[in-house]
Amino acid sequence: MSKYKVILLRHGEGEWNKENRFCSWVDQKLSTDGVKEAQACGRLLREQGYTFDVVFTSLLSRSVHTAWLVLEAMRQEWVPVVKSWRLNERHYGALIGLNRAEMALNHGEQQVKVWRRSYNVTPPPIDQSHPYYQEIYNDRRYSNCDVSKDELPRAESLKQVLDRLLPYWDGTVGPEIRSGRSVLISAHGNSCRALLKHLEGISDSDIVNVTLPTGTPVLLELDESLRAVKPRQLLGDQVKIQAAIKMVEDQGKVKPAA
Ligand SMILES: O=C(OP(=O)(O)O)[C@H](O)COP(=O)(O)O
Repeated sequence: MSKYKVILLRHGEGEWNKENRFCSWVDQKLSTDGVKEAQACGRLLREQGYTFDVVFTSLLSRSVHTAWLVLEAMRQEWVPVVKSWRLNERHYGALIGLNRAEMALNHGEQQVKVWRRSYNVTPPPIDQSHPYYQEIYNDRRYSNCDVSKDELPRAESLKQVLDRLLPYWDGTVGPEIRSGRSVLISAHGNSCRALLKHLEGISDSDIVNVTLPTGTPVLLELDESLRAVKPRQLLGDQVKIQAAIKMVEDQGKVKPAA
């Protein structure tokens, strides 16, 4: 029986979503369209009568800004926003900054799909020679995490994302839900996929087929054990949502010549 409702949200489009680059732990801002998506998401949630008591975000600006814009559009700016690196996007390791279509050309579309969507495959790790290494690991936002900087990931499979996310879900987010507070989670494509895998009991092979569009709220109905009791609902215009999912999937294909 459905006892709790939770809204899960992949942030609005970021600048590197637009450029088709693996963004991951690089702190890119929302694009102009991403701002509009977040605002539209807030308006939709308001129209449908949602209210929130607490919002959880990652430490990355695109998920924080999305939360702010959603709350502003809902006229609920006062709602507390709690941030953790454990909701950050999957760490794409050495792939960070690379263009997916170029990678499909160089390594094949199937390999790019394995890197993007498989459960157990970890991309090659980032090292100090990587152009974004210093920017990520010298960032002050990672100075006060619940693990030391040395323990932060250098690359992650989806399974490793779930492994670092679960303690936060079990210890922080879950108790808020159980206490009756209504929760919005503003996070990322793959941190949301990892959470969906856990809550919906999706198999290691089926999670490959789950893709989330940007700026689209996902309604989850959970039982008292915080397990999904019905299929997730992506809220909004279903034709546009399917087109947006296809667009994300197609990012991993070789770009046809102009
Ligand atoms: O930063 C990313 O995700 P985000 O836009 O949800 O934060 C990743 O680059 C998403 O890439 P993917 O869709 O190839 O897994």
